[in-house]
Amino acid sequence: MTTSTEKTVQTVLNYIDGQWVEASTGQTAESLNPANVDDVVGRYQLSSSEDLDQAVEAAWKAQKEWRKLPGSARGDILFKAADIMEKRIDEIARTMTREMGKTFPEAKGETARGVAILRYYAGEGMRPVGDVIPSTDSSAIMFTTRTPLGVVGVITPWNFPVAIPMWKAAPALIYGNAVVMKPASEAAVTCAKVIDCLHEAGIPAGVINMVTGSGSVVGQGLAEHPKVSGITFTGSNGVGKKLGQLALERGIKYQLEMGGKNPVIVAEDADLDLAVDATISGGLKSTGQKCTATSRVIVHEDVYEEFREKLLAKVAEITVGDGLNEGSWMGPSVSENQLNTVLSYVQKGKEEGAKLLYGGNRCEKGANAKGFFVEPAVFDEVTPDMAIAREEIFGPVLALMKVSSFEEALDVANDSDYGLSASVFTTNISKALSFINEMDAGLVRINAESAGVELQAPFGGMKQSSSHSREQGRAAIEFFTSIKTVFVK
Ligand SMILES: NC(=O)C1=CN([C@@H]2O[C@H](COP(=O)(O)OP(=O)(O)OC[C@H]3O[C@@H](n4cnc5c(N)ncnc54)[C@H](OP(=O)(O)O)[C@@H]3O)[C@@H](O)[C@H]2O)C=CC1
Ligand SMILES: O=C(O)CCC(=O)C(=O)O
Repeated sequence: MTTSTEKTVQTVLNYIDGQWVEASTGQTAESLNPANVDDVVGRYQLSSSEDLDQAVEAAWKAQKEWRKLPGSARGDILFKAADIMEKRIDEIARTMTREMGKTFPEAKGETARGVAILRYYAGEGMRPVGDVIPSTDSSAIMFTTRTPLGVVGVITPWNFPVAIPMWKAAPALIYGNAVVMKPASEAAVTCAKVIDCLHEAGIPAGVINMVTGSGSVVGQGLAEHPKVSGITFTGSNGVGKKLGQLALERGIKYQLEMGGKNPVIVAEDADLDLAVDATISGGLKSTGQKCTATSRVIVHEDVYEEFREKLLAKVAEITVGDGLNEGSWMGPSVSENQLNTVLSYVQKGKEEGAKLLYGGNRCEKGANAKGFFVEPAVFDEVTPDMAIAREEIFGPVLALMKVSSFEEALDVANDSDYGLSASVFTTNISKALSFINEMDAGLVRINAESAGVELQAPFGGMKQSSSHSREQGRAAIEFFTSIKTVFVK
């Protein structure tokens, strides 16, 4: 998967038609360690539309035979890839930590999730498909079956460089599609290792391809390519909507998972210690760089002060540092751009009149000075109209908001353009039920943090968070296949 190395820097190649190949441009870019910019994790290909075209052509040809294989045979390859990924778990997780910054235990957990996703979808190859539907003609049989889309373009972000590529590619493959993957530039080296597991597992040439490079060339090119029949994307709202429009114009299927501004409600009867731990874990793990991260903390006035003090005491214990160091609880922002976004929201929060209770500064001492580290930030006196209460920050920033009733808490929680995930802390069953019924979010969690997606359950958002389709679990079949109704007489 690499060419010869200069020092220890890997050069990751494109994976096209079963071969690791250089881009036609001859150009590469560096992927830097956000914990230490002197550490070059690798180089990836800056591909052109010519490279993309080769990948799509290879996928298009390979899909014709791939779709004819029994599901169990496709599943065997995914099972093998899962075993290989499991053996390489430390290597892949280490690369992930070096490349995008999340701590090594989190990276290892995510790689294990990638293994489990592969196994789950491998099993799909043996599960029933379709329904038998009674016909009005008693001498006929009527049933539904499923047909793959063809070539699917998979465009992935940097924040889950193993899990997201796998939860998109594995169902695409098991249901008989071929894939062309465009990973985020900031996680291209990690993604290449994942593709290499499928290569080692003997996936037929052309069935999966990976082309790295700029989003506007390779990503947009995928959506525009006449031989691509579906686009699945996770990332920012701006890019997602553009891709959706392109796909709509071409009349192809698309699936967009985008941002979140996820609330946690802490009711007056909540277990406050549990709520504090879950707010910290949900909001600050992975440096807040999850679409499901908690960012709005809506607390009942009766417990507001107690909750705030407990939260501040625990946030103050957080150690920020290189995710490969054992003592680090929170790693850096993924890039200088992302760090600057976080710092600009901290500034905006102060300007808009919120009170910064803790953190929010760039870490500039010791080894952290070499990376894109920021202290976790906690704001008090946040009101629903402020930018830090409305816009996705994608960083370790918690906005505390005080309410005087559960109804008000629900109104504030729903006062958002987004609707991805939400959680509530309460010991009252009626409040929990109201929350389940009235919260406009695709994922609602009771007495649990807002992040934390299970691979066997549908995942996706409401409002501006998604294109209203669902990924993962058996729900994935809805996007990656079309229903065919069959009538036989
Ligand atoms: N919902 C989520 O899970 C995520 C949300 N975000 C949000 O997005 C913000 C920006 O992050 P960023 O990484 O820039 O997100 P982007 O949406 O720009 O990137 C996501 C993927 O889309 C690709 N891409 C970029 N531009 C285009 C385009 N014009 N057409 C097709 N594909 C394209 C990227 O490639 P390349 O990397 O080469 O640019 C990457 O593979 C974050 O601050 C956060 O708010 C980000 C990541 C995940
Ligand atoms: O919370 C999770 O595990 C998944 C989050 C996610 O899908 C994302 O951040 O893009």
